[in-house]
Amino acid sequence: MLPTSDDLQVIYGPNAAERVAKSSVLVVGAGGVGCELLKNLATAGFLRITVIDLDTIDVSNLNRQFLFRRQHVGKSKAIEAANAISKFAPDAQIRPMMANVRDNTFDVTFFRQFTLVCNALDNLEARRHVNRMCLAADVPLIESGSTGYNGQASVIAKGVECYDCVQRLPQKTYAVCTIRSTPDKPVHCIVWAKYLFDLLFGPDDDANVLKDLDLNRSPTPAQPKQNGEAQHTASAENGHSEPLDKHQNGQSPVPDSANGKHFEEQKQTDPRKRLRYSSDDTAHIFAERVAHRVFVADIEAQRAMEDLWRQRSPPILFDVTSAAKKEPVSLEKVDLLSQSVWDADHSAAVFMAVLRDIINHRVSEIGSLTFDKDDNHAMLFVAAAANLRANAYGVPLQSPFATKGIAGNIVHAIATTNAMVGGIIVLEALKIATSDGKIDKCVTTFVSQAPRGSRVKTILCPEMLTKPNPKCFVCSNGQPHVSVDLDQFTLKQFREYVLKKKLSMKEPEVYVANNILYETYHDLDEDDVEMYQSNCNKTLAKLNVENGTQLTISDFKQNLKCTIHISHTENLLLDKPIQERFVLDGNVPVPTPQADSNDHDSAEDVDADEVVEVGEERQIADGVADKSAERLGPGAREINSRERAQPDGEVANAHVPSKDRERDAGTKRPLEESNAREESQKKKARS
Ligand SMILES: Nc1ncnc2c1ncn2[C@@H]1O[C@H](COP(=O)(O)OP(=O)(O)OP(=O)(O)O)[C@@H](O)[C@H]1O
Ligand SMILES: [Zn+2]
Repeated sequence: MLPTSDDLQVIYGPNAAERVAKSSVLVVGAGGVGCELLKNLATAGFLRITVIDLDTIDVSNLNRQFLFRRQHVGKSKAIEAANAISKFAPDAQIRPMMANVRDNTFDVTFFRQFTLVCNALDNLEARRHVNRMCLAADVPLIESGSTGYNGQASVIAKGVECYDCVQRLPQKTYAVCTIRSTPDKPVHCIVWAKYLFDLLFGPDDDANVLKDLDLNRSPTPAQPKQNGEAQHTASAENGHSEPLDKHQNGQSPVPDSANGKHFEEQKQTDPRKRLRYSSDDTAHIFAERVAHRVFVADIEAQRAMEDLWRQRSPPILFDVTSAAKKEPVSLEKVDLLSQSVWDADHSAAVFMAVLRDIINHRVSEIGSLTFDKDDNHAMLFVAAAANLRANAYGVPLQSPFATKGIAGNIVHAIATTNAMVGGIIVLEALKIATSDGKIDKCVTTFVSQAPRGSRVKTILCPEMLTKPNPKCFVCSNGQPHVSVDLDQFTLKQFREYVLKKKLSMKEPEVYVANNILYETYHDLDEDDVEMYQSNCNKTLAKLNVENGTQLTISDFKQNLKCTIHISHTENLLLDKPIQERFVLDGNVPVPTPQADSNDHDSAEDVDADEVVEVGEERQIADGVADKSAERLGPGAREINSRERAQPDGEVANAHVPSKDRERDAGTKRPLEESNAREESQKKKARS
């Protein structure tokens, strides 16, 4: 229960209620935690609240973002949250802003007007940005996050650990060969299915997977339509569309290699182009060709690699086309929230149906679709394809609900955790508001599930705030090191991939000695603009950046300045895409990739414990820390409180509409990185 004004007086001293009422609070994010927080702030007596959220309300938010009702779906979260609060706290002045907190309008001056800022965000970029803005504006920030049963709220201000002081969760990666050849967990199959979706319908013609799966050279040419066959062509563009299950005419358009028929090489290499432009192609031919290719031809090729199967059984062939005919499905009736596991036949039926449906109904989008867990076609495809893959490799099949959790990087949000985090934030906010912005009494509080079997049932675990990390390049004098091939990496790539993407800078300027390589000043003359543009396209070597050069980086938007040490490594990471061809070092708060982990063997483990990185995507989930707590047994909570709940990156997000939001890694809250975890354990062990 939140304090009354009398309570405030008793707890926080004379005039506490007035001080609280006068404080001006910025709340960033009106989602799960944000709704709780706004309600708590208003009922605790905060009367001046600004809330920023860029998003609109999705139907899937309604189960826990209790300020919103069905009629608000599609409307601004910030505005509706403000409306709802005003109804029960009419004295409160809530200023809603539907905007991205990273917009330039929210500059240091904007942040300075607040007594304190509360983050209720869901992504790393925005969190880092607000952290930097608050440090620059010298305004205390209460940072928060929740993921499943774990949550956290901590206070950031000058002189205490900042959000950037801590390395965030490493990205666990899966070896491509595991995904391609030897999947042994559901997540491997799901990652593969997501690739396949993007490969078939997405823009990335150059993706490795495209080459590897080799659909470009599909052995199954488009077959001319048979007489009497329905016009299931890709001409949905022209308004044709077919009922879902009219295609089962018993005639496989896929030539049967067992009968000795061989396939012509396609002249037109991209199957999607054929789909769009060839009047001969039909949706069901395409579906059957894909099914044949990935569940027969590729599996046959895999089986032939005998070395792979010395230790485990080879994958099995499965005739998806025939299986799909056993019990055809109507896609509208497929429940993606179902927790029953689809068997192989049902998966086959969904697989064929969804492929046809995409061709029939969304042909104009083909070439621009990418996997999105909120896109039903994409989810149906992935749920079915992943299960068929799992079926082939003897991996446990999944329910669509579980698959969505894994595919969409989801740790399902728990309303109670959000409520606890929202409550903790306001307790810290009260301390700050009643002590003139001082933070000496503030703590970091972790919310976590009591370890199973433990007698210790503490759910909330407060800790002292920690000193800044002297190696932090944001709040201390940390100097990151970057190794890169200077003859290959351009200034533009350096700015985009290292400074913006990895270090979350906004508009970094780059200087070497007294030379300006890139400047963003708003009224630059044309010559300068031209020169900087041309610098961008030059390699760093051409700009006289050498092994050992120290670059000075300034980001005026974030009031940030740091030195970056450069070293040259020839042909560094040539096997990676260009955006990953550098190594960032120097204890900067950036995740370092971590290899595949075999910690979790069972299917159930996966959706709770996996962290997957594939290409630019990351899937982060929780549970690793809980497991270590379990291993340590009773009393481990204190030891692990710090490690366990750093749910402060990006969280898996079951229901985020795919909007143009800067949540690249999107829907996840990273936990603390393992070396920080180890450090914390060592520290605790020493004491
Ligand atoms: N850069 C940003 N500027 C403003 N608001 C942001 C920004 N990034 C994220 N947000 C908002 O932060 C909120 C985070 O809330 P939450 O984690 O509950 O996400 P959600 O999308 O509402 O729900 P869920 O992820 O559980 O489906 C969201 O409402 C989101 O729109
Ligand atoms: Zn810091």
